[in-house]
Amino acid sequence: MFNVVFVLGPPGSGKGTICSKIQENLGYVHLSAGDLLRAERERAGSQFGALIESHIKNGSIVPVEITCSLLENAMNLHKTANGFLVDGFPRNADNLSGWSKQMSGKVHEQFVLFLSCPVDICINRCLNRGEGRTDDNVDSLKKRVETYNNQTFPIIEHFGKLNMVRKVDSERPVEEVYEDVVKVFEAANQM
Ligand SMILES: Nc1ncnc2c1ncn2[C@@H]1O[C@H](COP(=O)(O)OP(=O)(O)O)[C@@H](O)[C@H]1O
Ligand SMILES: Nc1ccn([C@@H]2O[C@H](COP(=O)(O)OP(=O)(O)O)[C@@H](O)[C@H]2O)c(=O)n1
Ligand SMILES: [Mg+2]
Repeated sequence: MFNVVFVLGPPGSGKGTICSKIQENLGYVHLSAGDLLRAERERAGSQFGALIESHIKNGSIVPVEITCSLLENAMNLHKTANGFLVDGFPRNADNLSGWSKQMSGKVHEQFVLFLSCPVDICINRCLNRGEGRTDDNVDSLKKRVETYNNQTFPIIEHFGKLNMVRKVDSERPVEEVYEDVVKVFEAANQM
């Protein structure tokens, strides 16, 4: 049974940044749904490249069958990991139901790390991210924020009702955010 921590928050809230620090220090393997989708988009012979790019540009969510299979394949490459940081997933109801269907019995969901940060700050971070992403522009960001508000935040609320959400204010400097995140992991792994 794989331990899984879902990492959610608006685009630019620092999910990738924090996950790479947890991976470095706590033995969890970082799996970014967005990174996996971008790699699949670039993979020679993929049937999904054009579909993925159109969702990414529009800030909409790729059908779960694609994303969940990429996540499961990646987990199976790291069978000895302490756990997995599933970054940027589940982002909507389709993601959540597809995951439950495909993964129940194979994973233990520990908690949801919710990185909370005001949207205007998040947008500025994305515009200055400097990774040359096709969706780090004002038009795509507007749509991504809408998707976050309308589809992803309700998923966080759903987990909130199950007492699974650990919220950390990620408006602060990375080191301060990370310090609180480590406390969350320590508390969870003592249980
Ligand atoms: N706490 C922070 N304070 C300032 N900048 C940050 C912070 N966390 C991340 N960033 C920067 O903001 C941008 C988006 O961060 P990233 O980790 O890619 O977020 P996400 O994966 O949630 O979109 C990156 O350029 C990153 O260096
Ligand atoms: N579960 C997911 C995660 C990302 N994606 C797509 O990939 C894009 C980029 O996701 P990301 O997680 O890399 O973006 P950030 O929140 O890290 O900025 C999203 O806007 C979606 O179009 C998806 O369709 N389904
Ligand atoms: Mg990211």
